[in-house]
Formats: sequence, structure tokens, C-alpha cells
Amino acid sequence: MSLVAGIDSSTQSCKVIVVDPATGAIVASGRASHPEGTEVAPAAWWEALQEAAGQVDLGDVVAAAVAGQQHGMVLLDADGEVIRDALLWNDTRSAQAAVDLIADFGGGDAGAGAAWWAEAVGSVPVASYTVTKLRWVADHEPANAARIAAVVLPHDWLTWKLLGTGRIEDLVTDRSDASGTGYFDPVSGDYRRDILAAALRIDEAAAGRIVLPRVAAPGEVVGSGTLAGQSVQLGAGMGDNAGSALGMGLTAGDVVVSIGTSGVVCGVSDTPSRDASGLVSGFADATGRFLPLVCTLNGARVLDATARLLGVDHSALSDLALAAAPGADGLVFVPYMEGERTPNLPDATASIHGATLTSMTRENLARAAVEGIVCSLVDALGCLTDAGGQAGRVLLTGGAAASPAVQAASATLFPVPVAMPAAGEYVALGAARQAAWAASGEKEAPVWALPVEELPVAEHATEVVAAYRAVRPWS
Ligand SMILES: Nc1ncnc2c1ncn2[C@@H]1O[C@H](COP(=O)(O)OP(=O)(O)O)[C@@H](O)[C@H]1O
Ligand SMILES: O=C(CO)[C@@H](O)[C@H](O)COP(=O)(O)O
Repeated sequence: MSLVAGIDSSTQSCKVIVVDPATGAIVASGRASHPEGTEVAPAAWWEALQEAAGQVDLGDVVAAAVAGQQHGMVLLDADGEVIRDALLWNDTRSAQAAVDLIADFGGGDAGAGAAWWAEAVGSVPVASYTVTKLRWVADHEPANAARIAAVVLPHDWLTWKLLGTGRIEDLVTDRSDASGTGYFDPVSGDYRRDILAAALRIDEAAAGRIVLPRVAAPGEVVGSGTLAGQSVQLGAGMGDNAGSALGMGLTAGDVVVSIGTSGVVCGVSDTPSRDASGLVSGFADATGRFLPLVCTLNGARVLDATARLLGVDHSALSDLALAAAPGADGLVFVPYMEGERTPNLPDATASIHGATLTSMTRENLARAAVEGIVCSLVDALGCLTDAGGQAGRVLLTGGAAASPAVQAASATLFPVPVAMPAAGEYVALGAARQAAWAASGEKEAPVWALPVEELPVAEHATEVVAAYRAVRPWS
């Protein structure tokens, strides 16, 4: 039987799954960790991919695709060598570059600049986007900037490594990941060389000579490559959030809430999003549609830190949280531990409110951390719907979705029903689905069932969200 492989090269790890293309059933999986930090040598992703792929039998695999963490800036010189470590989506050093780029295109006026960006590329820059990282390199590392021959994203670079030609002219990407760069218009499907030029402070002729990966069509075979010794056909790959949307076969009205390193709320749409407030990113999906998305910097790692502090594992942290009453006896945790992206508060820190001699218990702290993350994503869902997004149901996914306490808090805090897709790696599954699509040569992706469990509809704990909103540092 012919099989396909899906790869999820995300912030903390690389996962490889082997899938039956007829049903979408996962027959094998492997995983390897990525290094800590917001600045990473791309070679570490390649090593992790080899390690994870080495854990599974690829003998019958005929096609593969890579989904990757979005926005990371990978700079290549004319020989295809990496110029400096990649700056990841959660590296906030380019926050001022974002402010400057907005002002530059608004004649010095931030509001006009934001409107210009939303119209030009669907999103208003924040530190996460590749374009701001390029400006940062131009301003702080001119010698590196002068060597740039190609700019790619993590998934583009891995796909190119799998293709194995070593020629930067063979770099390829897809519309979903290109739409997170800040210099690609997801509506026209064209790169904006004028924006690239402005970001790097070079003229447009020079920007025109920089190789940007060719934007392949959804379902296209971009070439043949080698995955851990196995010859495979390669799909174009995608950004990881477009991957989970494709893996779940997302339809209008269903909203993915992912609690991985990032917190993400997104849905598919036939129409582009152009939110000049900057809260909603107007990305593309991996099928030819759009993927309006709200992303926070503080997802599962807030629970990692809380569990570490309390000296417990995730299972015990969940037990502690469930032992406390909803609202944690007034303890409120605003989880902006890594600064925040939505809202754009790159220098923010986390804060704990309502601590008294009685409320400051281990149970309440665990509960407040869980509720803080979920409330930040309730805010994110509000951003999406305020901008016109539909939300009939939440599909909860990402590493922290395995926590019973997170599931319980989600069921009571989101204002719409919450469902749990059956345990699975949906980003990698989306990549596998694209690989199956490419290998089939069909016009549409194969249809795979999505088993879900609806979480019991509990009474909505609006007072918990209200208590959170009363103390978060914005309104
Ligand atoms: N049962 C759990 N409860 C809470 N957090 C968890 C649990 N299992 C894993 N995590 C956390 O989820 C994160 C990994 O999720 P994942 O979606 O794979 O992240 P990413 O895609 O960003 O690498 C880690 O921070 C991990 O500690
Ligand atoms: O920046 C974004 C989306 O805009 C993040 O969602 C990254 O794509 C990283 O994803 P995870 O590793 O947290 O899944």
C-alpha cells in the first residue's frame, strides 16, 4: 500500500507522521525536539527532521510535505548558505522595526500606515512578521544584510533541503506561508518588491534580484526529494496554522483554537481579511482560500512555567486546577510572560491579581494560569468575530489541549460550543493531506473524516472572563 508522510516543524519540535492516503489514518509517528530560544540555527530543524523521520518506517511512503512555524526569517547567501541564525516568530527584537515600517508607509502617521498595510498585504506588521526582522537586520547587522541573496521561511528551507539541489533558484513556498511574510499580497498572489526594498533599505532593482521562493499552487508536486533515504514526491508545504486547518478539513464557521507555543484562533474564509487595527492577520490558507488569524505569544509554555513553579507535571497541574473553583477564588493570571502580540504589547510581562492570604493556593494558581490562557484566547476569538469572522464552534487543538483542566475551562469560557478532534497531530496531518493531494493529481484534496467529541455544554462562566478583562492591561 502506498503511504504519505506529513511533517510538522513547529517551534518546540519536529513531528513526522505516516498516513494512509485513502482514510487519513495515522500508521506511525516520530518526534524530535528543537532547541530552546527565539533564534535558532536552521540546521537544528534539519537534524530534528532526520531524527523524527528515522523513528518511522518510510518504506511505502511515496509523497511528503512540510508544514512549519510561520514567519521565521531564514537568510541565504548566493551559495545557499545560511547567513545567521533564524529569528523566529516569537522573537520580539523587531518591535520597533514594525512601528517604523508602519509609519514609513503612512507618511509618519501610524493610523494611515496601518490602513495602507492592511490594504497592501492584509496584515499590519508586528514583530512576528518576517518583514520586520529584515528591517531589523538592515539596521543592526548591515554586513549580514549585504550578503542576502534569498529570504525564506522555515518550511521553505526544509522543503528545499529535501529537494536537495542546493540551488536557490529552486526555492519554493506556498500561499499560506508567503502571506505571513508581510511582503506578499494574498489576494493577487504577488510579492511586493517595493515593501521588500523598503524593509531592507535598498532600491527596488536590488530587491528584485533577491530570490524569493516561487509560490506553488495548492496540490502541486514541486519536485522529487529524499526523506531520510526514501525517494518521495514533495508538496509545496504550508504554514503550520494552514496545516491544522487543512488537517481538520476546516469549513466556514468552525474556528481552530490551538494552544501550542503560540495561542491561535483562526478560521477559513472565501474573502480576504484586511483588519487595519492589526489584531487579525489576513493570511491565506492552503487550499486557495483565506485564513484570518489571531495569534498570541503565550500558549502552552505558561502552563509549563506554572507546572515547574509548583513542582508538578502536566497531569498533576490539571488535577490541581480542577480542584479549585471556577474563578480561582478571585486569583487572576494575565499570562503575557513573553510580551504579547495580540494585543501588540511586546514589552508586557505577566501579572497575578487578587492574591490574598486565602486565595494564594497551589490549586488556585494552577486554575488561574489555565483560565488566563483561555481568557486570552476568548479575547482573540472576540477580535476575529469583531472583524467579521464567523464562529459557530471551537475545535480545540495543540499540545495543551490534552489538559483536562484546559478542556473544562474552554467549555465554560468560550461563548460557543467547544469540540475536541480525536487526539492527533493536525498540523502534520494537514501536510500529509497536501502530500496525498499532490500525489493523487486530483483537483481537490482527499476527504478524510474528522472524528470529534463535543465537550459538555456547561454554563458559561462569563464572570471569570469579566474578572480577567477588568485587570488585563488594555481595554
Ligand atoms: N497535557 C498537557 N497539558 C498542558 N500542556 C501540555 C500538555 N502536553 C503538552 N503540553 C505542552 O504543549 C506544548 C507543545 O505543544 P505543541 O502544539 O506541540 O507546540 P508547538 O507546535 O508550538 O511546538 C509544550 O509547551 C508542552 O509542554
Ligand atoms: O506566528 C504564528 C502564527 O502567526 C505562530 O502560530 C507560529 O506559526 C508558531 O506556531 P506554533 O509552533 O506555536 O504551533
